[in-house]
This record gives sequence, structure tokens and C-alpha cells, in this order.
Amino acid sequence: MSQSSGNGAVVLVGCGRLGSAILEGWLATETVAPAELIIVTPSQKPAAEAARALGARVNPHGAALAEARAVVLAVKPANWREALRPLLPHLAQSAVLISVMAGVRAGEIAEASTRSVARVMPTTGVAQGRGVAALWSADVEARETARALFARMADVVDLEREAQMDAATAVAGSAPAFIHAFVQALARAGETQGLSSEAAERLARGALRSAGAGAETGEPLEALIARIASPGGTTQAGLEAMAAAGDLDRAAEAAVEAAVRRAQAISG
Ligand SMILES: NC(=O)C1=CN([C@@H]2O[C@H](COP(=O)(O)OP(=O)(O)OC[C@H]3O[C@@H](n4cnc5c(N)ncnc54)[C@H](OP(=O)(O)O)[C@@H]3O)[C@@H](O)[C@H]2O)C=CC1
Ligand SMILES: O=C(O)[C@@H]1CCC=N1
Repeated sequence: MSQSSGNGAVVLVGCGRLGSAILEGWLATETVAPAELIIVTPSQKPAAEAARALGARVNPHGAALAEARAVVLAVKPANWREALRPLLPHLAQSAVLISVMAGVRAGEIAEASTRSVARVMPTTGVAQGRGVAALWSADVEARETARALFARMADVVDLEREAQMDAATAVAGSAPAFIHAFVQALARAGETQGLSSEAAERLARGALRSAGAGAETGEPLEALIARIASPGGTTQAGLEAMAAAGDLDRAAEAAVEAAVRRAQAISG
């Protein structure tokens, strides 16, 4: 894989949980060469320092931003205006703004920046080059700039309408946490059935890894389930009990609905 050819810098604004994951993913997948990377962060972060050691620039003088072709906004939804304001005077008119923030509408960012905007909703799995990312933009060039920055580290899923981004935030950005919570519940149920807490957690984590490996084959989920569930066996008994309890669908619906409502509230 060759690194992107220096046709302009990429600026990462915010190097917290997701920003660090994006940075690690870019470097691991050679999406962005360190010399093309500019990181804006109010405090020192291990991922930014690791990138600096490879040649990335951290908090350079504003003039350096003039060479930016893309700016990825990875700050909290409440902070983006104050984070963007000092950068704007230095950015070329052609710089594309890419928001990975939940809830913030592209139109608000476009209005404040007078630049083209794309929205991406990734998972932190981008750090390992194994994320998923929903993508939307009204602007073809902005969409393709964003796609190029995420395609090596995520399965990029195009959305037809920006309004779908809130559901995608629930089913992608937030969902790994929902799944971890289910795995935690599985481990607790294993303890109830006599496993030590250490054995229960290792087994449940291993089950998550196995499920992830199955998901990565691209086989339909029904086929993945059927491969594990021997007729009349333990899995079938467990699946039937889950269906009878009815809790799994309700829990998933409740989690997705609540996350969508929260994204809508953030957008105002
Ligand atoms: N975490 C996740 O899995 C996902 C998060 N998102 C979205 O990503 C965004 C960031 O979330 P997350 O990483 O979890 O949050 P974090 O709080 O971990 O990171 C936000 C970062 O923004 C930095 N920051 C604050 N003000 C500025 C500024 N003026 N200039 C530059 N950086 C600034 C903070 O720096 P400091 O630490 O120094 O205060 C902090 O490190 C959110 O909008 C969220 O909706 C989307 C998908 C998944
Ligand atoms: O919890 C949040 O608000 C962010 C957005 C998706 C994942 N984390």
C-alpha cells in the first residue's frame, strides 16, 4: 500500500477517544503520510505524540493550515464552533470539512465555515483498520475526499439522506458499546451458572472475537447463526429462550431509539 501523495495536509481537530483512533488508523493503514498530518489538540495526547515522533505537526502556527485539503472535526458536539473559529482564517476555500460528530448537521458547519462539508460516523475500530463508517455529503467532492480518508480503515457505508445519520450513529458509532454491554451481561450470566468471574469474562470476550471473525467473512447473519446452532442443541435452546423472553429485540430497539433521540436533541 502506498501512502497518500502529498497533495495537501490533513488536519485532525481533537485527539480524544475517536480522534486518537482515527489517527492510529491513518498511520496503520498508511492512509495519510505523517508529513501530511497536522493535529490540533489543547492537551498532550499519546497518539498525537506518537504521530509527532513520525513527523506529524502538532499545533503548528496557523499559517501551516493554508496547505490543508481536509479538516476532520473530532471534538464534542458542544465544542466545534470554538474549535473551528481560530482555524478558519488560515484555511483555503477549497479545504473540505469532515465532521465525525454525532448530531451536528452539515448545514450548520457549512454556514459557519463557508466550506464544503461531509459527515462520517465511524467506530473506534478504525484504529485497528477494522471499523465501519457511515458517510453522507451533499457535495460529491467532499464525499469522495472523506471516503478516501476512511476507506482503508473502515467499511464505508453511503447514506442516501443526512437524516439517516442519526440512526447510523446508533447502529455504528454507539453500537460497539451496546454489544460490549451484552457481552458483559453474558459473562455475568456465566458466573450465575458457576464460572469464576475471570473465566466468564475471558470466555465471553473470546465469543465476541469469534462472532467478529464470523461477521468479517461477509456471510449473512442468519447463516452465521445457523452454523453454530446444531438442531436440538444448546444454542438452539438458548436462541429460543431469548426469542421467548422477547428482551433482545426490545433492548436493541430501545437503545437505538434513545441514541437517535439524543442525536436529534444535540442537533437542536
Ligand atoms: N468515541 C466514539 O466511539 C465516537 C465518537 N464520535 C464523535 O466524536 C467526537 C469526539 O468524541 P470522543 O472522541 O469520544 O470525545 P473526547 O472527549 O474523547 O475527545 C474530544 C477531544 O476534543 C478536544 N478538544 C476540545 N476542544 C478543542 C479545541 N478547541 N481544539 C481541538 N481539540 C479540542 C479535547 O481535548 P482535551 O482532551 O485536551 O480537552 C478532547 O480530547 C464527538 O463529537 C462524538 O460525537 C463519533 C463516533 C464514535
Ligand atoms: O456517545 C457518543 O455520543 C458518541 C457518538 C457515537 C459514539 N460515541
